[in-house]
Parts: sequence; structure tokens; C-alpha cells
Amino acid sequence: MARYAQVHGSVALITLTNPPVNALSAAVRHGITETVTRALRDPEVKSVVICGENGVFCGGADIREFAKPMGGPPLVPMIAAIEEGDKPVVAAIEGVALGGGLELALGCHYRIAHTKALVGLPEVTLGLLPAAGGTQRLPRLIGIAPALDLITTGRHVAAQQALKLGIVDQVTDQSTVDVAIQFAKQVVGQPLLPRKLSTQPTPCPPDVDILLEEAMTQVKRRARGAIAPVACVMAVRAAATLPYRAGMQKEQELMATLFRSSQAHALQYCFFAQRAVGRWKLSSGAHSGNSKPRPVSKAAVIGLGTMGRGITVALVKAGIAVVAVETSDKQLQMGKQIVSEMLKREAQKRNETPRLDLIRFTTSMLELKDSDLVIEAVFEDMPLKKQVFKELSSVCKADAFLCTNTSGLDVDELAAVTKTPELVVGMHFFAPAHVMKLLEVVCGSRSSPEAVATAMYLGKRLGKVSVAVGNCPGFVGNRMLRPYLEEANFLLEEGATPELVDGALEEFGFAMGVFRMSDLSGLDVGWRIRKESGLTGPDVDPSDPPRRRQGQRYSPLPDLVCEQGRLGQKNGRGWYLYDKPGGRVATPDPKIHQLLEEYRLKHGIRPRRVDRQEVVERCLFALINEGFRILDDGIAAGPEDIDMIYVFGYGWPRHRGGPMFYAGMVGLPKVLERLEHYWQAHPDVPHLEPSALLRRLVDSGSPPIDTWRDFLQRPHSQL
Ligand SMILES: CC/C=C\C=C\CC(=O)SCCNC(=O)CCNC(=O)[C@H](O)C(C)(C)COP(=O)(O)OP(=O)(O)OC[C@H]1O[C@@H](n2cnc3c(N)ncnc32)[C@H](O)[C@@H]1OP(=O)(O)O
Repeated sequence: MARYAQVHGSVALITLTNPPVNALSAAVRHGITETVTRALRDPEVKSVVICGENGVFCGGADIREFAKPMGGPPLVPMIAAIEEGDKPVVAAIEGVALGGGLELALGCHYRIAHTKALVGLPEVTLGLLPAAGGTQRLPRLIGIAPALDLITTGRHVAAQQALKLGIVDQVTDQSTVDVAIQFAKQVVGQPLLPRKLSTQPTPCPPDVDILLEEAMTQVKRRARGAIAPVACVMAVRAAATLPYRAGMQKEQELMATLFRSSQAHALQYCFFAQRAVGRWKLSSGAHSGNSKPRPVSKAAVIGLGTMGRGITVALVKAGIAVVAVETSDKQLQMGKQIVSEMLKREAQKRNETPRLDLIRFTTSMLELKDSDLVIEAVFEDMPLKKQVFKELSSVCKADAFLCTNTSGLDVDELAAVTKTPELVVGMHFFAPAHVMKLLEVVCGSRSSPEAVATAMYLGKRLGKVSVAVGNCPGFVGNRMLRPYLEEANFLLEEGATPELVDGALEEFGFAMGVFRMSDLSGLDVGWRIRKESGLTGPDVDPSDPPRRRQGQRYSPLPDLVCEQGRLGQKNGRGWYLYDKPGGRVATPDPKIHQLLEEYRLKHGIRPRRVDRQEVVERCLFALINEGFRILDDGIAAGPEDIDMIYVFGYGWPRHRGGPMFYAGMVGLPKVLERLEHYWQAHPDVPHLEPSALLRRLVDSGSPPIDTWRDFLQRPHSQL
């Protein structure tokens, strides 16, 4: 839909009306085509302004329409008709002009933006490229290098920077539409041809070939197997080397391939899943629509270890006052120094002043008495955490929310030691907590809707993707990680090397393979958890054979590595050798190879050739299988929740949509068949036994992922 009005006698004002973001649906495209034709034909109209309703110019093509057959006028001829017209057309950009929205504005002859507006071509983040002339017009307007940057990253650009780059002609903090109308009246009669971008040559530096090659190398390195950024570079190359019409043809060809790709489907699924996870629902019937968060103006963080420091920085960055508590002066001073440095670095990046004044460092729990919400981030040890919660319950005000950053301990057990179990909720951050986008909000059996709403909303304020999950060991993310890690260890026993396993997972698209990731986290972390659960150390049942624990296959390899003093990156030696303690350059270590050989010899294991396909199937299908169990147990509300946890917290490649989406793409019958195959080969590994939900889905003809919730035994029952 597009509204038409004639203003100031000679200016036609066309307003896009499709809330909330005026996406270019078929109806909007139809409205634009009709109103532009009317304006161009009306002899009284001398110029045109296009704007969007409710302070938003346009959020681009309607992504929901991508899954349906194309209807309504296509974007390319619609934009061409605006550009080719003989009356000046001015885009009045408020809010956002993104994707097709910016392409529409590029087809206009002038662009006026509000100071707070954002522009960008984010199609690459949806697995596409700007195929309504964006890859051909933008390089003509601003040059190859900046166009490559914007098109391959999809980043949004603020109005002032857009002005500097030459994307917009003027920025105003007044009413953008009024300014645009005045502007439209003034430019009547001025030559239009130089303003028609498709008629202009692309400004190319002499070293354009080198520039394009470098861009290609860079996107391939960054993309981790994503095809859209590569196609974006190819399209910009076409703008640099071909006439406009041929460039447009190239743009269309590349888009046709991308549009059909599984990566585009995965990325578009992620777009909607990221928004859907914010709409949580508890088994009590409470949900995001009927539960109000309470304001948090003063928070507290207990413990200034790695997690506590990151959480403190995240809170301060969001403008929230924090009381940061440590047990001793020495630890407090150390925490204070590191937090201050982190905040200074963060502020420097944004050209801001670090808000150190928002933090009060103390060793006294009594200073928590007026905190609205406390986040406990002490060592992962149940007795210690219980002691902290008891103390919190006595020193905090009666309605303070008491949150734990535990990565997998029982939230109900902690709640039980407080006077207000309904105010206890898990807030599981991921390291580094001021950077990682994921927050698991763990709903205990007694957590109130208000507590969940407050934790979810606080996560949003901190810029996180918050996902509500149920309370079970490891919650969602770490529970699924366990079979993944175990399979990786088993593969080492059977003949693989850390670099082979990591290579396969990184080729799949993970930012880091499993062993590199373990080295980064610190090998002592998992070792301590295994010791506490009796899997290694003095509590191991002496009657267990060396490679069995608690009735199941177990690999003591990670324990051996850790017990040799190899703690990972922090001391320069783990599954890999590092350039220095704390260094990041990993090289395969012959000592690890030797350790593996001796281990296999000692346990009578005949090494065999493990290929990359087996690595991917064993590690990922075991993880996915646990995901199905989690859904059936009611720990996660839907597959989107699991997928967003993996994309935002565990480095799962976004262009593969998350583990559950990936399972659907591979085909549930195939996942089931491979799990059955591996389970037959390893009957002492229970996590390889196909889950009941997976079997039910396959028996029901493998329905699409958006209907899986209908097949759950106990949907979101633990939430
Ligand atoms: C042949 C040509 C074929 C294809 C051409 C493609 C070119 C394109 O234009 S692709 C689309 C490019 N645009 C984008 O990627 C922008 C996507 N949107 C956003 O980034 C944000 O939504 C925002 C516009 C910056 C607004 O952010 P915010 O204010 O935080 O609101 P949200 O919660 O994100 O969105 C509100 C609501 O709107 C829905 N939505 C947003 N954009 C679109 C869209 N382009 N199409 C359809 N729907 C959109 C979003 O899903 C939300 O819906 P809910 O139901 O409320 O969750």
C-alpha cells in the first residue's frame, strides 16, 4: 500500500504504509507503481517525495514473501520507472532504509535522511544480494571499496556517515518529509541525467582488480563456507567491469542461484527465529505478552572472575549501576583493574567516556541491600553457590531478583535455600559475557513469570538474544555439548587426531573445532566438572574398567591431557601447542600424537582411518539427537530456541540455520539412519540411540520444522 497526496500544489507525496517496517510486499510494490505512474502523468506535479509511514522509510523486501510464489510488480522495473521518469524524485529517509528500501532510494534522484536514520544493504545476512540494482547503483554512487564493504557485510550505516560516503545528499534533524518537500520544489528544472545512477560510470581506481581480489580473499576467509558474500563480490565486480545493463543481468543470475540455496533458507529462518525466541511461554500459561518485567536500575555481580567481569562490563555498557563484590581485597583490586581496562577499551571503540562511575567495588555483601537484581558468578561449585544464595537471601531487599550464572547446576536447589524461590532464576551468560550475544534464562520450577520477564528483558537491554529454557543438568546448550565432546574424544581413541576432527568441524563452518574450543575454555574446567560428577579422580568406582564409567563408554583422554599440566591456551599447551601462554596460534603437537599412540597401544585399540564425514556425522548427529530429547522433555519450547542458542552461543554457522534446522535440511530419515548405524557400531554409547521424538517425526513423514511442536510429548513442560 502507498498513500498519495498532492502537497504545496506541485509536489506529489507518496507514503509507504505497511507497518511495522513498511516492507515492500506485493501490495506496497503495487501501490508504488500506481502512485509513481500517477505522479509522472499529472501535469500539475513537478516533483515527487517518497517517504514511509510512522517514521520508518522502508525495511526492504517483505522477507515473509520469499517462501511464496512471487506476485505483484517486481522491484527492478518498479525502481527503473522512478529513475527513468522526467520529474525529480526525492527519498525522505526516516528510521531505516534497508535492502530493497535503500535500493528504492537509490532509484530516486535525491536522498534526504534524518540524523537518526540508518541505511544499509543487509541482504547478505539473509543469504542474498541486493538484486534490485543495489550492487550496480551503489558502486556507481560511492565507489568500489566502500560499496564492497557495505554489500559484503550488510552493516547499517548511520546518517552522518552515509552523508560522508555520498549515499545521501543531506541530513536533517527537522521533519525529514518537510525538508524533502522543500528540496523537491527547489530542484525542479535542474538536469536529472547526472542523478540517474544507472546512466553513470562506476568510479574505478587503477588497482580495481587487486581490490576485488583482496575483497574476495577476505570474504572467503570470513564467510566460513557462506556463499552469499562471495556472490556479492562477484556482483560488484560486474559493476566495475560491465555496462549497467550487463551488470544487472549478472546481478539477477547470481541472485537466482542464491535465492534457491539452502543457505538463504537457513539465514532467513534465523532472522525470524531470533525474533521468535523473545516470545516465551511458561507451562503455567504465563507468557511474554502477559508478564511484565520489573525495572532494574541497580544490579549487583557476585564474583569478579572471567564471567563476573564480563557481566559487569555488559551491565555498565547498558547504563546500569553495578555493585561488584569480591571476597578479598586482593581479588577485588585485581577484578577492579581488569574491569576498568575492559571498560576503557570498550569506550575507546565507541569514542565514548568509560562509565567507571557506575560501578561500586566492595567486599561487603551488606552493600547489596538496595540492588534490584543480583547475578551470582562465583566458582561453579554447588556448596559455595548455596552459601552465597543463603547470604543473598538475608542481605538483599525482599523483592530483589536473585540470579545465578551457573552453566548447568540445579537452579531449584539454589532457590530452595532462599526465602524467595520465586525470585530466583538462571542467567547463563557465555564467555566473554560482554561480547557473546547469547543469554540462557533458566526457569526454575518456582521462578515467577515476573522473574523470567525481568531476566529476559534485562538480556535484551544488554543487547543479548535471550532464550528461556528449563532447568536440567547443562540446560540446553551444555547438555547438547556433552555428546558432541564425547564423540570427539571417542574419535581420537579410534584413530583421529585433534586437527583432523577440528578441520572437519571448521570446514562445516564452526568458528572453532571442538579441541581448539576446549583449549580456549581451559581444559581444567571440564576436568573439574568430571571430577565432581565422579567420572574421574578419587570418586571413580574402582570396579569400573578404565574406559567405562557409570555403565557407559568413557574416554579418559581429556583427563590424561589435563593431568599432564596441559591446560589449553592459558599455559600454551593443550590439545595443541601455542606460540606462547595465552597465545592463539595453535600448531599440532607431536607429543599429543605420541600420547594418543601410547594410549591406543595400552588399551589394545587398533587405530583406523576416520574420515571427515564420520567426524561431522558422529559429533553433530549426537548433538542433534540430544536436541530432540531436550524438546521432548519440555526443556526448550521449540527447535528455534535450540538453534538460536547454538548460533549465538556455540559458534554454529548461521548459514546452516542451527542444529535442528540442519537436521531438517539433511533429512530426518538420514539423521535417523546414520544414528542407528553408529549406535549399532557403538552400543555402549547411549547418546547415539535415536531419540523417540526423531523416530516419531520420521514415522510421521518428516514434517517441516515449524510443525515439530505438535509432536512433542511434554511441550515446554519444564519452562
Ligand atoms: C527479486 C528481489 C528479491 C528479493 C530482494 C531482497 C531485497 C531485500 O530487501 S531483503 C530484506 C532486507 N531487509 C532487511 O534485512 C531488514 C530486516 N529487518 C531488520 O533488520 C529489522 O527488523 C529492522 C527493520 C531494523 C527493525 O528492527 P526492530 O525495530 O528491532 O524490529 P524487529 O523486531 O526486527 O521487526 C519488527 C517486525 O517486523 C518484521 N520485519 C522486519 N523486517 C521485515 C522485512 N523486511 N520483511 C518482513 N518482516 C519484517 C519482523 O519480523 C518483526 O516481526 P514480528 O512478527 O514482530 O517478529
